[in-house]
Amino acid sequence: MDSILVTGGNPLNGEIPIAGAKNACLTLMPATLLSEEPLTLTNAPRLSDIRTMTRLLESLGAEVTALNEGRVLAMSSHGAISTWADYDIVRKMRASILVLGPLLARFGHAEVSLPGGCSIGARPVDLHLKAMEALGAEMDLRDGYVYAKAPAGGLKGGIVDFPLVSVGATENALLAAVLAKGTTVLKNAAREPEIVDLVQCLRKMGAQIEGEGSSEITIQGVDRLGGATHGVVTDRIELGTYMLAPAICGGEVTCLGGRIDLLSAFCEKLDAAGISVTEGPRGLTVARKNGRVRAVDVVTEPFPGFPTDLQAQMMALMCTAEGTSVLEEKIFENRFMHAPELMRMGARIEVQGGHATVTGVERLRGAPVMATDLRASVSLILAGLAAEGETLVSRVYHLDRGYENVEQKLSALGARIERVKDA
Ligand SMILES: CC(=O)N[C@H]1[C@@H](OP(=O)(O)OP(=O)(O)OC[C@H]2O[C@@H](n3ccc(=O)[nH]c3=O)[C@H](O)[C@@H]2O)O[C@H](CO)[C@@H](O)[C@@H]1O
Ligand SMILES: C=C(OP(=O)(O)O)C(=O)O
Repeated sequence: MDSILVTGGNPLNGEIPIAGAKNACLTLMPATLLSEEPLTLTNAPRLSDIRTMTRLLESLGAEVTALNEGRVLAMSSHGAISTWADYDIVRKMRASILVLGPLLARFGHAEVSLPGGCSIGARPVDLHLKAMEALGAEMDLRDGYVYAKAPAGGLKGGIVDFPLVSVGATENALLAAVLAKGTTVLKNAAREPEIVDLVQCLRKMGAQIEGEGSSEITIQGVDRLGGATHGVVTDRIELGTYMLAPAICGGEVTCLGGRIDLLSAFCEKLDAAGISVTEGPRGLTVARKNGRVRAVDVVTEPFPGFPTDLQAQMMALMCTAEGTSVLEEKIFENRFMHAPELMRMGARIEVQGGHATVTGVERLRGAPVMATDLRASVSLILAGLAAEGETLVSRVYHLDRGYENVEQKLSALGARIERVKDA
């Protein structure tokens, strides 16, 4: 397993390109299963999660061709498609469960292994299953697999009232309801930009959907969907991560393609911490000219609230802030695994249940640390960039799921960072 070696202390300056969103691309790719005609995605990120979804779609019989060094994914599901999504692939990634909705909608049944993913909480899939039931499907859970069967004549539109906001369950419900007979209403739906992106793509394929970006989405099922070409929305989590780099290290960085509307709650917190964020035609420019940042409290919430996927990185910033901040994690019950690692670098953090209290110190010190999940990995890299001396972040395979060329991108800003290959 590779490690990343960071030597801290350099301010960061320059421009950094932001890729297409992992979490949007992972929900757009299964949409190819809904149609015989080709679906082409542009602005795709080059990540191991995308390769895992590619393998999963190929195992089902879809064709996925990566063009332009992986930036373009040309997909087609016109041949014989299998409805069996095998444990060996599905276990690698949470988003694999998103093949359930399209397979069930188009073929009337699906057999999908229960997924894996970052171990940041229990992460059940009950809401996904309930959504399929609301569309008339019979669901059975056996031997680690979900066996789903649509009624004779296919899925039927229905009301899906989510008891809590789930990004994945909203996506799966959308991917199923587009081919159901009649009208489906999703209540308490997720409002994330990735949902809006999925709806925009499905609409290009011929789906009839209204209300994306609000908590009620209405879908009028259609008999068939066609092909489309769609550009993946900017990765707001990669964007927020790299916005934090100059915030932590000092300097001025423009994140190309960044927009405030993707991250308004996060930008408000940066402003309160004393970091300047300005939006221009090419992206967002972030600057911390001098002095320590101020401590701010953060509560993670579904969009448009502060994203849970930026909580670990924000904690890294708060470690050297002036004052004490409380970070409350309301989405996942086990998402503070970066805290003990940051403490190895001299951070003062106390975790109690869903709250982490961080008292800022003047300076972190480099240390060997271990990455436990995707966003935890990158928070340790950010902390290492600000720390005195060397930080060796081990087990970075999580990082490669969500960040492409992290060493090259940060080096171009003046960071001292390199990958250490496992012997
Ligand atoms: C691939 C992808 O897009 N991943 C993102 C997606 O994950 P994911 O779609 O898995 O996250 P959800 O929005 O579904 O999870 C929100 C909460 O609902 C719970 N829940 C979810 C489904 C369910 O059937 N039952 C249930 O109880 C979860 O355990 C969690 O506590 O949204 C999360 C929340 O913004 C992000 O952190 C992930 O990066
Ligand atoms: C938690 C994440 O990913 P996943 O849902 O795929 O585990 C993430 O992107 O931060």
